[in-house]
Amino acid sequence: MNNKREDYLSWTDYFMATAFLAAKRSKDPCSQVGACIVNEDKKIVGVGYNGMPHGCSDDQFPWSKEKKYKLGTKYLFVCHAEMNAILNKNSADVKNCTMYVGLFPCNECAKLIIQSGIREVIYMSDKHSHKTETVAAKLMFDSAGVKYWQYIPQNPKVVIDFTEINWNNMTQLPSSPSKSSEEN
Ligand SMILES: O=c1[nH]c(=O)n([C@H]2C[C@H](O)[C@@H](COP(=O)(O)O)O2)cc1CO
Ligand SMILES: [Zn+2]
Repeated sequence: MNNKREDYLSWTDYFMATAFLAAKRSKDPCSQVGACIVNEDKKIVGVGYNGMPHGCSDDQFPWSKEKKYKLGTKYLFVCHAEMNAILNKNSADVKNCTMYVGLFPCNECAKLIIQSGIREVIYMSDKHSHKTETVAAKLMFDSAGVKYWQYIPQNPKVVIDFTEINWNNMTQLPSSPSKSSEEN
């Protein structure tokens, strides 16, 4: 047991998994989105998920998508994950930070991202790429010089098993050649 573990999470997996873990808190029955903001020292400075504003009950405000009666839908009320992550920041600001997010940001979140000084957006899904909001978001990111790229994980699953802490690691096999120093 002299060698370090080799199957540890990469930084990118770690930050994206943090965004996805936050999304598990969402009460939205259809779309659970999480966002994680990371500074230049690779420190997490903000995490958020989509939900109703403070003081607006999850049980009273609507989660419907039915657009015929606008006031009866979630769209007028729900705070997006990106907005919450920015507002939840535990640092003075989020200038030059990177945002990891489950879904490509909408135009409203793109404005918040740009104005808050975030320089890079790493997203998992671009399933709304055809929507006007997404096209507008990309136009603004391109103009403002915010970089964005889709993350394609090597392993699609990160499993958290609470019982793992009680396992006996002494039976682990010797590890394979080490990773690049960048991954330390
Ligand atoms: O960037 C986003 N971030 C975010 O948190 N959301 C949330 C708001 C809503 O709760 C939900 C979108 O609802 P739906 O996909 O079911 O129409 O996802 C939606 C977007 C839109 O891309
Ligand atoms: Zn948004």
